[in-house]
Amino acid sequence: MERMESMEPISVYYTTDYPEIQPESGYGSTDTADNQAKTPPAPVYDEELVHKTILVGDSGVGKTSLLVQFDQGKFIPGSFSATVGIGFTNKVVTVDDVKVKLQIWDTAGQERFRSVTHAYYRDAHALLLLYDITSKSSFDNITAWLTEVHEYAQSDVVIMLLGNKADMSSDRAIKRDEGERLAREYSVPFMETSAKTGVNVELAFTAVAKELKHRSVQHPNEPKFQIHEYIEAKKEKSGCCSYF
Ligand SMILES: Nc1nc2c(ncn2[C@@H]2O[C@H](COP(=O)(O)OP(=O)(O)OP(=O)(O)O)[C@@H](O)[C@H]2O)c(=O)[nH]1
Repeated sequence: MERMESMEPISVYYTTDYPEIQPESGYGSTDTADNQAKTPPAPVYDEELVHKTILVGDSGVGKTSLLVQFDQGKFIPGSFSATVGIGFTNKVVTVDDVKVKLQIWDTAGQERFRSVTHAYYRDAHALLLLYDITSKSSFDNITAWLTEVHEYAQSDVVIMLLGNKADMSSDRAIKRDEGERLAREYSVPFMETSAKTGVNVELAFTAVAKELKHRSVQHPNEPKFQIHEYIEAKKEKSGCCSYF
């Protein structure tokens, strides 16, 4: 993991401090003083680690909106011009009583910026790959995005597939089970999100933070964190309609 000082944000709306979010209840340790006395101490997590997380996907799928919803808890319809190049936002997510620093990079989906964004894949610890549930082409392009990711990113990068704009169920072009199937094919976790309503937005980042934290302190004898199961247990099923 690297420290963040070496990189400069290009876009001006990004924050540079680390506002802290408290995840939904249920993440905290349930250890009592008694339990702690009986079990060996867990490996210590280094809270100074910075985990680079990159948002990728076609132009217009909602990468900037998702990040703004996570960072500021709001959605401003049609307010963002297409991202130019790349920029980052820092967030601290508290999981299992430790503070996990995410440095979240928002990339431009447009083809002409592709060579810029490729350069950032190599240092990524996690990649959130987005499509828009109302856009078949953005879904069809996921395979191409995954090919690029496998070409340029580290082999152990954490990948998550997100079907965004889940609030727009009446314009849905991709059924949820198509997203699930694709995710299974590539063995990556999946959920539908809405940058507009906030559905599953915090969960997506919290699950990534939890996975990265667990990997950092993984004891060889300990069971691995099961990100798929965690997401299945926590995610909200969006929308209502039979087209799912
Ligand atoms: N209804 C709805 N609209 C969304 C959602 N997310 C984004 N949008 C809209 O979709 C459009 C594109 O969103 P952006 O966040 O700019 O998309 P982007 O992926 O960052 O685009 P690039 O910067 O070009 O790569 C904007 O008009 C957003 O308001 C969502 O979850 N629901």
